[in-house]
Amino acid sequence: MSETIQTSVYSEIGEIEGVILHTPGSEVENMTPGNAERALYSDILNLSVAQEEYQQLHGVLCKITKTLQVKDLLTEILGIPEVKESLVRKICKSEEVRSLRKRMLNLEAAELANQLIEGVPLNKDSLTGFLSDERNALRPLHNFFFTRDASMALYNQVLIGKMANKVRSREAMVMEAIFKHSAHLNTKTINPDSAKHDKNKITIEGGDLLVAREDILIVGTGLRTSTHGVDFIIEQIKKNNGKHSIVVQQLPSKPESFIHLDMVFTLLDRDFCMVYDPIIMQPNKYQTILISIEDGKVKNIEKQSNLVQCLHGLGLPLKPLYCGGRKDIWIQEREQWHSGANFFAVGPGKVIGYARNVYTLEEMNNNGFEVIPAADVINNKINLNAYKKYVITINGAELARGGGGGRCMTMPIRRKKVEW
Ligand SMILES: NC(=O)NCCC[C@H](N)C(=O)O
Repeated sequence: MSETIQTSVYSEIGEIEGVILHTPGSEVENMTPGNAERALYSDILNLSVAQEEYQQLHGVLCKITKTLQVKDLLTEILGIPEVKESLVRKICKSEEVRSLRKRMLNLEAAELANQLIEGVPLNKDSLTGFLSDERNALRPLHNFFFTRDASMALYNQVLIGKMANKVRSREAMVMEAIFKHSAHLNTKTINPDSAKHDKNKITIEGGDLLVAREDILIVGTGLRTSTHGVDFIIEQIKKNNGKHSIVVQQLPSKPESFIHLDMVFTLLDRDFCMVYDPIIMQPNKYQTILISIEDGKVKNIEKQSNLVQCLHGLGLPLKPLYCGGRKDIWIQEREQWHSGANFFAVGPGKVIGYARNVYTLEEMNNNGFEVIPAADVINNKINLNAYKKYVITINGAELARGGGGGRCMTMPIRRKKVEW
């Protein structure tokens, strides 16, 4: 990690130049079947398998772009005494464990970074502690390997997430401190806590925010991003000159595989997107709404027939490819459940997704995407430059159980501008 990276994300698909990752550690195993749900998991994970799979994602990204690890960045900023002091104070206040402050401040930066992510052990030196079923005074951040959600690059700034569930709030605090203080990153941050109105009703998570083009944002609203969260984003966009469109897609609240927009819709290329048909294309009760903003004012808000048609109307015609293929709704449901619609673009027409979703991959292959196993990239068996369109596949037997895929596990901070 040497030079400073300036945030610049004006699309979902521009050639990637920097991404923040977090390799899963013990925090993904520190739960039981009985309490996995409060950790926002639908199953328990095996760490060694998850790590092997994750190494495929990491290995591929290291070949393609600059990667930064949350734990390294956090350890470095915790080496700055004022940052350590203020982050620990903020976390202890928010998680109502003020008595832990001293103990945490006494830890070295690397150990403190570990404990902030993997959990602070609960001392069993009081009767309450002894009798408690908990093992941690500060819970592990089970979901931090989904770096997409707790902060999001929005053009040349970073919007800090306002997490819908307390169990993920510390992730946003850590990311804010990193973006504010890391010597490797250069960006302004926007924190929804600065909102003038309805602060407590705002929730925003990165899985719901897609920067489609310089002038088009697509935002999902549902369990994780509230309508007040979208209103906060509108206020930010109003600060810019010119014409901007925010396309809002309502999402179902059940099952949990619909938590974010990127679980049912991702951008693959200048002219291709991945859709989960029942939510995105079929007539249903989940509305698509176009908000038109011009020179700082909301000019119009209107209902649209669906997301793909709305984008077409904005001069972004996209051919939809179907998660799970076109024929069988059961297969579509199965592959969507395992993050089959959740792709991370490393460039236009160049994406990463799970190998397990074979019907989705077949659909992509039928539309010109070469299917390339991650191992072939990592072992230099193939030259990626030889392909115009590809999907690199990583194993996701365990990772997918955490509830997300390639896009969820990546937080891009810099992309080249796209020539449309
Ligand atoms: N963008 C995403 O869809 N991220 C996946 C987050 C999964 C995680 N278990 C959660 O429920 O927050």
